[in-house]
Amino acid sequence: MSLLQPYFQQCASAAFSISFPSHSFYVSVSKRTFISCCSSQSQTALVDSPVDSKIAERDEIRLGLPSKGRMAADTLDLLKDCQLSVKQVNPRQYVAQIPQLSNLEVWFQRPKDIVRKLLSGDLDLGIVGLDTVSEYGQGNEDLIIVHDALDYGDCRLSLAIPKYGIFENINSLRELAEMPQWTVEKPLRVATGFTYLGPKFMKEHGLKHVIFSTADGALEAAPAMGIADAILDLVSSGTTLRENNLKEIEGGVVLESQAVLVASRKALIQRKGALDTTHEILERFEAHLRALGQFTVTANMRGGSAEEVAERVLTQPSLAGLQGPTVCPVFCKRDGKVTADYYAIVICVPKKALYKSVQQLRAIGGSGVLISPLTYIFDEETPRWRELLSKLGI
Ligand SMILES: Nc1ncnc2c1ncn2[C@@H]1O[C@H](COP(=O)(O)OP(=O)(O)OP(=O)(O)O)[C@@H](O)[C@H]1O
Ligand SMILES: O=P(O)(O)OC[C@H]1O[C@H](OP(=O)(O)OP(=O)(O)O)[C@H](O)[C@@H]1O
Ligand SMILES: [Mg+2]
Repeated sequence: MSLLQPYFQQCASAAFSISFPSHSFYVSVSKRTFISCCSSQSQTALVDSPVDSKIAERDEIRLGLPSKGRMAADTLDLLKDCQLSVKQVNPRQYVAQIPQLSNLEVWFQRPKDIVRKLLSGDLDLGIVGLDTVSEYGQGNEDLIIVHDALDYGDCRLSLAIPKYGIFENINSLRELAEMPQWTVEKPLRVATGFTYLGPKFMKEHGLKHVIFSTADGALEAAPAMGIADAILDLVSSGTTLRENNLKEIEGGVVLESQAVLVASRKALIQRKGALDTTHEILERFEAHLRALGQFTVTANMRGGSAEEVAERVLTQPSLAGLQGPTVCPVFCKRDGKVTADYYAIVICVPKKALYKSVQQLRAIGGSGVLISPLTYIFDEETPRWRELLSKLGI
């Protein structure tokens, strides 16, 4: 099955249709079983470890999820969309289960503690923002980003200065660095919660006279209160900066961030079952995220043969599908004889190209166009899995 690159489409009845590039057929499987069929390719979990230190002995694999804050709900939603719903008896309970992954325990923790506990060996996997991994992981080689784009928690760590006063005409990091005001005695004062990434960035960009102060929230107030000259904080819509009379500057973005799946290298290499579980989670994430924004389009088309219909379809730029159109005969009985005058074509189309695709289908004689959202796209092997194995030296 993996060789044929199946496309999965969720039907209302929780059954799934599978169509291969050369043949289409329909099977009914429960939501529970269908993904495990796809990701049953077992991986060797234990290999010779390049890591000397031993990991704590325990049987279960631990996944850290944000216990609160803006990532918490979106993380649970992602898992649910991947048929990995977290069963938490009540919201104050910090340990939970994902019934689909029997050897896995979920631990709810603050994002920064997830990173700390990955490093201390108390967690094996975690989902947090890249900003948190970068700040609290401090480049530690034990941390491996397994999936770098979970498609939520988008923000950037960015330097911001007041729009007014001595900063009125300052619009870039270079101009900020060249301001004569900053000296050894009177350095640029930056308020931030990112006390690792902040100084590292300034040093890398040659800003010499800078001093950092830490703060935990509402940093945007610091310049107006006279506590700092600039701030280094997360920005998403930019509303908080705007409302506080602050502006970002060219060259001032330290990091672009979104939610990521991160793992402890040591755990992946040494803990029994950790690599298999990671593979399954990764496959489900990839399949779900690839399918987001894609639709399955089916239509009937009159034609002499499947090849002739395929040729017509492929003259249209928006109808190529993932690998090419699936074309299959629609049989009917006429004068006691079974014939195929029509062919059904099935293609995947990105949301943006949907209407154009419908127009192109009609232009080449397509009729009865059906459109349904795609739930999963499983590829033969995910590029991120290959990448992970190579990072692990496997
Ligand atoms: N404005 C934002 N828009 C989108 N994502 C954001 C935004 N601010 C933060 N994030 C992302 O959400 C993560 C969690 O932020 P949140 O504010 O919930 O926790 P925190 O401030 O790190 O936690 P704590 O309150 O314990 O210090 C951040 O690390 C970042 O990846
Ligand atoms: O660009 P915007 O969309 O306005 O978002 C930016 C704000 O979001 C974050 O704060 P958050 O709301 O998480 O509050 P916190 O400071 O308590 O963490 C960040 O620290 C900014 O203050
Ligand atoms: Mg915050």
